[in-house]
Amino acid sequence: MPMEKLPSIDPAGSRVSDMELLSNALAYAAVPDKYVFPPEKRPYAFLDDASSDVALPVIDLHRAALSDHRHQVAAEIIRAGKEFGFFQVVNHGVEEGVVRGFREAAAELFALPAEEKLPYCSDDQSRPFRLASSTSYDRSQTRYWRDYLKLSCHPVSDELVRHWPAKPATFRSSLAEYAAAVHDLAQTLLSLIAEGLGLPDGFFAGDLSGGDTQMNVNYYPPCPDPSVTLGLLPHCDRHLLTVLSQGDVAGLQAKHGGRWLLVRPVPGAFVINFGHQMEIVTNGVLASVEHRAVTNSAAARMSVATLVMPTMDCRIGPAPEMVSEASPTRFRSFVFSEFMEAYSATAASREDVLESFRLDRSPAATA
Ligand SMILES: O=C(O)CCC(=O)C(=O)O
Ligand SMILES: [Fe+2]
Repeated sequence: MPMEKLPSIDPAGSRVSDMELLSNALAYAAVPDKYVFPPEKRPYAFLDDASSDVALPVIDLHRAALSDHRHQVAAEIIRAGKEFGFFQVVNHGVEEGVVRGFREAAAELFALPAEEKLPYCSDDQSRPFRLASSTSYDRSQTRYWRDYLKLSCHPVSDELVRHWPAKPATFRSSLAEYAAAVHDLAQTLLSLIAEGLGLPDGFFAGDLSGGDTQMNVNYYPPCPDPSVTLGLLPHCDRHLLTVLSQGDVAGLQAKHGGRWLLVRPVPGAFVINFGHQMEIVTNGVLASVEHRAVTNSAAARMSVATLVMPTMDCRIGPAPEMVSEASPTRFRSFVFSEFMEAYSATAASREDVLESFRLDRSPAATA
């Protein structure tokens, strides 16, 4: 996939606005103090650990369309899910042009002059489309080296589209097209996951995945000192499933065996990981794994995370099929909106948020 044009730092776009967006700024010669993490929080090991023999599985979904191979692909997904909580998919059916179209439109949006972005700048989390910087989850003083769009993208309605920017001109249409294609891919993956776990067909298809699909479009400009900054805090996703396009620039790291494993970009692939709801519904079999984004000094990076959500009133708890004498129920049941509140209150920390939903509090269960 050709490299999209990410915003260059434009002095004309550096007008002061209420919100400090990194994408508005002049080039930084040094990292401003408020982005410098204390030593214990720095990404001490930004490893593109070429020598590491651990690599995330890359699963070819094309074979899933052939009935003889479907079960094998489902089994590969479950194996990767159990071992890493993360995997990549290729031949996934989302056309390259659809991905490129939306990525280019989003990159153009970040590159707009500050005053054109200003109407969208907001920290009000109830807005269906907004632009912000750093994160709302970490209340510490240090800022993350990241601007982001946070938006609802599916199901698409005229009312929803009215909240999306009319500029760049391709933004609305390319987003609608991308969101629909990624929604279909997510449903395919959920159906393979149900099959691989021996759950009824269509298990995830109703309220569990029927909420408003949300999207984070994360923009990380080049950073003069990646060793003291972070693009995004270590976190687990709060919903069911994430489908991420990370483009060609590395930066996503997933926790594996107590270390941070770099998720190396594979051309055209989507990175898939599980949110907390998948962990709870599967009674801990498919865990939500902690991940973060690191920065780099050479190139801007943009990632597009599509977050498949339950409906707010969906009742969630371990599926009866996932519970047995050997695997007793590990989580209590709750309504999804309750989880959303707990997640915001605990600043996305994996253990803190799960704590109030766990029945089994033995340390082994938190491994
Ligand atoms: O930038 C990335 O690769 C990670 C994004 C992410 O984890 C998120 O948006 O939840
Ligand atoms: Fe995430």
